[in-house]
Amino acid sequence: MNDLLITLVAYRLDHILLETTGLANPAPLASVLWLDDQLEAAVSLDSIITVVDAKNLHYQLKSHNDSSSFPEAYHQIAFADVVILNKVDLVSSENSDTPLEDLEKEIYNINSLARIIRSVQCQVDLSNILNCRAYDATHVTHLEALLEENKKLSTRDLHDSSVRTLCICEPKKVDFDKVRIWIEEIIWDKKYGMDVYRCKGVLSVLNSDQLHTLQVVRELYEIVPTREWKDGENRINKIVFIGRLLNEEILIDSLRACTL
Ligand SMILES: Nc1nc2c(ncn2[C@@H]2O[C@H](COP(=O)(O)OP(=O)(O)OP(=O)(O)O)[C@@H](O)[C@H]2O)c(=O)[nH]1
Repeated sequence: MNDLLITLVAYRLDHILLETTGLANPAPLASVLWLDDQLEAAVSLDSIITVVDAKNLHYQLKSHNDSSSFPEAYHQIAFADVVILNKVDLVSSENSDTPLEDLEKEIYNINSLARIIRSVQCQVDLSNILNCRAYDATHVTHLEALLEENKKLSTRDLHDSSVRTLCICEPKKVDFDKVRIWIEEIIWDKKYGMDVYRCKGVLSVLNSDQLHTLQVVRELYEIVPTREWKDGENRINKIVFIGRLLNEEILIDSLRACTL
């Protein structure tokens, strides 16, 4: 894969679209490409796009909920930065049990950081799916906007075993080293038994005037200072988690312990 990318880079391409097979879990690919990106490779991971079949999504998720196997569809939505909800012409409010709004809610419950674009025959404006800079820590405006949207988010009613999004806030400044240990205990040691797929957040760090961003992809993470906090800006820690077995109370309490 790396050899292929190096060859492609020689052609000075603007974008490379990698299509995984229908059943692929994007996590390993995302981790490898993001790690390369952090090591300043010639290619950088822009975003993960998942195409969802509007006609079948509900049944696909539901059938697996009823069985013991865990569907790749959850992983593919959980890791997506953009979800193209395709074949919307086959789903209309009149003749379907699952109108498009309900499908979008199902997607947002799994991953409320994803942007959903409705389409027919996957006809989408390329400017909406290229140059998203979803993994770029310096693209802080985008991240803050995403986090703003997630402030109101609550998926407490969802069953803990399903993949979901959860947002926690902490107004007190956190200690940088304690937060690093905290995140490592969650994603490396599985201290609280949670299965975190992705995580994005902004941090207000003790003894620093810089807004820090936190990003996690499976076992990889980075915390970087991005810009100065503005005068009058609400300096707060806001972290969005996507994963399974997420426990809101434990996350809030353990993050609070990083403020002491
Ligand atoms: N009505 C309708 N049909 C579509 C649309 N997009 C694709 N199709 C048709 O659906 C059929 C199957 O196409 P896809 O679902 O894209 O199949 P695929 O890409 O081979 O599926 P994967 O194996 O998941 O990659 C083809 O006949 C397409 O023309 C759409 O938006 N609306």
